[in-house]
Amino acid sequence: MSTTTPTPRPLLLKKPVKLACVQLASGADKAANLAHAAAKVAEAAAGGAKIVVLPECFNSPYGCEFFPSYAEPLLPSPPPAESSPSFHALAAMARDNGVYLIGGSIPEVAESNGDKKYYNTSLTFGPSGALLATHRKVHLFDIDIPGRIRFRESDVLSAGSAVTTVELGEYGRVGVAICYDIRFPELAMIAARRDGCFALVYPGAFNTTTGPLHWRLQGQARAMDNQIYVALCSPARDTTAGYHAWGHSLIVDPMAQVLVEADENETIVSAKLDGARIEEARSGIPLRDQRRFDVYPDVSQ
Ligand SMILES: NC(=O)CCC(=O)C(=O)O
Repeated sequence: MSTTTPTPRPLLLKKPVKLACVQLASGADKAANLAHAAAKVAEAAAGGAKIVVLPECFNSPYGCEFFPSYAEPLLPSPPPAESSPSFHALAAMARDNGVYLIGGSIPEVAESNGDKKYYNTSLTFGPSGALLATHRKVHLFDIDIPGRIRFRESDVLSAGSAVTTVELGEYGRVGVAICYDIRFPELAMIAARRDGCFALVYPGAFNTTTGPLHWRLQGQARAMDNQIYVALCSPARDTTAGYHAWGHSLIVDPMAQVLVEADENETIVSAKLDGARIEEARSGIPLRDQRRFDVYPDVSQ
């Protein structure tokens, strides 16, 4: 009987790293939000995080009525400092703290031939302050649960049209998408299987109706389907605002266990991610070798 030792697979996450989600309390004053975010990113970095995540719409209140007045042009890249303070503040946060910064999201305005389009856009920066990736929210948050919540981002926003994955230098690749995007497992599968991501990162702002039902479940589901880490980063809840964010920022491991979860208040949650845990999950439950693309199509191709 011949005994062949299987060749070890390269780890998707090349070395362990601490990731932190900053569950930020923000309000109506954009400059104050940016300054506060900078202080919290510095706090997360001082705690050892090398990848830091901010929430969806961290520089403004969340609501269709706010998108146009808070929107900043992001093109050309880099945009002028006067018109795009959030871009430059994020670049400085990454550079000053030597971290990879998945900068939540901000309202973006893009003008072409006098026509203005608005997007919900996430910017990722590297430790030198260079922009690494831009993700425009692909699935706009349009829901209507009678008597509970009606929201129509598409009244104001245009949708992005790309799957976004980004190489974080010495660590490996992550997928970045925004909030409602998490409900579409195809996006996550493409990031995980086509691009070999070690984590899926979702700046998000679920609400107090769908949050308790689906927020954690969605995070665990995407981790379980793809056997990688998932991080969800929400704003803190502000009960004086029109939209009450669920909070509960969390990090899930490749076996779909919640490693850490916030309550609704401002806080930072963090966890050490380890590529060996991904390999362990995948060799124990070897979905990667068991898919039946003769029965159904491979959406990641
Ligand atoms: N900001 C969002 O996309 C909210 C998504 C949400 O609450 C949901 O239930 O999905």
